[in-house]
Amino acid sequence: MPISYKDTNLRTAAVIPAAGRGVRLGPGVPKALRTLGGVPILVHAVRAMARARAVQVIVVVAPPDGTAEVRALLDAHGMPESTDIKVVAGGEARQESVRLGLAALPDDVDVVLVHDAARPLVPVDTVEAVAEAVRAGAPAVVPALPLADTVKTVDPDTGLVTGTPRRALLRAVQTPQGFDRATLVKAHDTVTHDVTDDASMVEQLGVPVQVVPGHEEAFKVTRPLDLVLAEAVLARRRATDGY
Ligand SMILES: Nc1ccn([C@@H]2O[C@H](COP(=O)(O)OP(=O)(O)OP(=O)(O)O)[C@@H](O)[C@H]2O)c(=O)n1
Ligand SMILES: C[C@](O)(CO)[C@H](O)COP(=O)(O)O
Repeated sequence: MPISYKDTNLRTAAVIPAAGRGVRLGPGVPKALRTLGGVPILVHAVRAMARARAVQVIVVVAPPDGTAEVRALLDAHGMPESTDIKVVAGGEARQESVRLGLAALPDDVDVVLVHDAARPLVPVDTVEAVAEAVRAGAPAVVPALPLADTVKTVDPDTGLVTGTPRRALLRAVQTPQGFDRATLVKAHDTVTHDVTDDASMVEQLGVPVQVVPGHEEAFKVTRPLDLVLAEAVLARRRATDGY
C-alpha cells in the first residue's frame, strides 16, 4: 500500500520559476507579473501550490531585478501563513532559475515540486497527485495529457517532414513535476546543456519518470490566446466555485 503523505514526515517544497520575460505573450511586464482576473499570474500560481496540503514551503524564483517587487506583491495579496514563502532571483534560462530555487531550499525538504508560474490554474488535485506519487516512492513524476494533434518531426533546414511519431505514444507534459530532492539536485548538477523540462534531466540519469494524469486547466499561458482562455476558465471558477 502506498505511503500517504499524511503518514510520513517527508517535507515537501514547491519551486516556482517565475523569472521569464514572456516574449511569446507580447510586450509588457514579465509574464508572471501580468494580471489574470485582476490578480498577477504569479499570485494565482503560488496560491495553487499553497492550496495543496502536501506543500509546506514555496520558493518563488523572481526576475533577477524583481525580487523586492515580487515580495511586495505576494505580501500585498496575502499569502497563507501556514506556508513558508521565500523569494530568490532567477537566471537567464528556466533551467538556471530552477537551480537557483533548489539552492534556496531549507535542508529538511525531501520532496520538490517544480511548477511554472505560467500555469496559474493548475487544479489542487493535480498538485496532490504528483506529490503523493513521489511520497509513495517514485523518484520523478510528471502530469501529462494525450495529444489532440498529430505531431511531425521536421528538418528545420529544408522544411521537409522527417517522420510522424505514433500519437498514441506521445504525451504533452505539464507541471508541477515532482521529484525526490536528491535526484533532482543530482540532475541539475549533471546536465548542463539546454533542456525544456526538469524531468528530461532526470531521464538522462537513467532514472525512471512516472506519469500521472494531467489536467486541461493546467495549461501554460504562453501566447495571447492562452490568456483569453485563462480569463474564461477563471471567470467560470469564480462564478461556480467562489474561487
Ligand atoms: N529565465 C527564465 C525563463 C523562464 N522561467 C520560467 O519558466 C516558466 C516556463 O517558461 P515559459 O512559459 O517559457 O516562460 P517565458 O520564458 O517567460 O516565456 P517566453 O519563452 O515566451 O519568453 C515560466 O513560469 C517562466 O517564468 C524562469 O523562471 N526563468
Ligand atoms: C516545463 C514545461 O512547462 C513542461 O511542458 C515546458 O517544457 C516549459 O517550456 P518553455 O519553453 O519554458 O515554455
